[in-house]
Amino acid sequence: MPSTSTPTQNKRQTIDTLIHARWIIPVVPSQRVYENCSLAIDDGVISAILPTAEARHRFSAREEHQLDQQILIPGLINTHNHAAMSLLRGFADDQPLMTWLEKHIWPAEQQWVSPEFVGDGTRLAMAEMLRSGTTTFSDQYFFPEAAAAAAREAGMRAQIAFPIIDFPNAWSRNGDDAIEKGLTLRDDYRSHSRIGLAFAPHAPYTVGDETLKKIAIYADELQMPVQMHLHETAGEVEKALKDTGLRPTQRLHNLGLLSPQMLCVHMTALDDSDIALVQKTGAHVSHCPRSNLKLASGFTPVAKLLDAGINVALGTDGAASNNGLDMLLETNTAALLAKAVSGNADALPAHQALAMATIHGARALGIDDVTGSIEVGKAADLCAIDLSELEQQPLHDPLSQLIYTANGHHVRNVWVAGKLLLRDRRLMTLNEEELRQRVGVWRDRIAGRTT
Ligand SMILES: CSC[C@H]1O[C@@H](n2cnc3c(O)ncnc32)[C@H](O)[C@@H]1O
Ligand SMILES: [Zn+2]
Repeated sequence: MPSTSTPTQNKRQTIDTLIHARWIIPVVPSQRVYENCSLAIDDGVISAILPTAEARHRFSAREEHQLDQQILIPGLINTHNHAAMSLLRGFADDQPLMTWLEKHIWPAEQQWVSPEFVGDGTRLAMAEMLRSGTTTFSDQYFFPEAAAAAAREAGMRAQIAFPIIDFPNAWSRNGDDAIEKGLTLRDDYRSHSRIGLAFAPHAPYTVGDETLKKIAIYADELQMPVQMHLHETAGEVEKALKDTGLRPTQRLHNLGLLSPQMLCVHMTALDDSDIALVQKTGAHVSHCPRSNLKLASGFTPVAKLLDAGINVALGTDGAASNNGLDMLLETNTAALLAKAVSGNADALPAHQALAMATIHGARALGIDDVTGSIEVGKAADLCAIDLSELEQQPLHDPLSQLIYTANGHHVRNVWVAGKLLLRDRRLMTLNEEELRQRVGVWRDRIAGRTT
């Protein structure tokens, strides 16, 4: 592979970090597997990608990592999560979406959700995400200021999608109140390099037309991303048709919400008119296969959407419906499910599944100029996965191993903006013992043993 760095004289250039990896998949501009290559990182940014022998000759680094049996890929991007709901993992299983929400989750949230709950729950989620290779997540939850502070401290990259619902809840009195609070939070993070804000109208059945129109106007004016649960189940579409005479996707389009800033989360029960609208407007789709499977919500026609030229990214949804946040597992599930749903074994091959988990995610969140691929000039958001375990042998094809065999437990090292946040599976910015203790307190409170 050609060197992509600038030429230097005989003297070695001193940089922050050098990573030497057995395999690298940059994703963009190439999906190829590079062998025995290195990354030079300075100031949190990738400054060169070159053969290891050349890297050793040209650079000296303050920190050097030798990843002999590991594959280096762009950090994984989780485009839809309710991070703090990790504290409700296993709280209510084996229910369909609306029963799960109305009978179990919403009553529990009314009782327990607070800034403290969101801080602890988000830290638990980030510990799991980092330990399974995620560097960026989009979060939609109450008290977004607590999630933003937790992400800032832990060093992760995050899109904080502040929740907008037209009825009183733990965080806001109504839609207008939520918009006002969310925009104030946006001001607080205006110059932050890793934290961005987005509007998150919750769903077509919890937000009315007037609020949605306001969001469309603000999003356009401020060039802010929007994300919304949409077409999660066939029941949602049927009820919308009965109540409004419109399919939810058409209703959002009429209100001016479908655009390249819009991320439609779920998108099951689609007909050709829905797909045509998403394609025409340049909106993105966040596919959350494991949550959809567990809640029996329906199937996203991923192969059809990709064939139509729509950007499809991946998300886990919250750990209360998934019940984990492992993006490698999510990618594997997406690849298998796309084959089953389309009836084609060649649907969503490994390289396309990896693109969905990385660069498609960055595009969906509007940050593909910063992250989502290993390219000179992009942030050093990286994930290194061990391919040496016995269950991964023989190693005919590292990409195949990554998508069809590995899972989050094989992730060993993770960097965000050049900072090592997971070192040999140890968390560098989150205190695991303290976290276990806090999570135990919440389990006892929720189980009714303490208050
Ligand atoms: C307004 S904060 C987020 C809100 O969404 C709820 N939620 C979690 N998972 C789902 C889902 O799959 N569909 C719809 N709503 C969901 C969560 O419990 C919060 O109340
Ligand atoms: Zn969700």
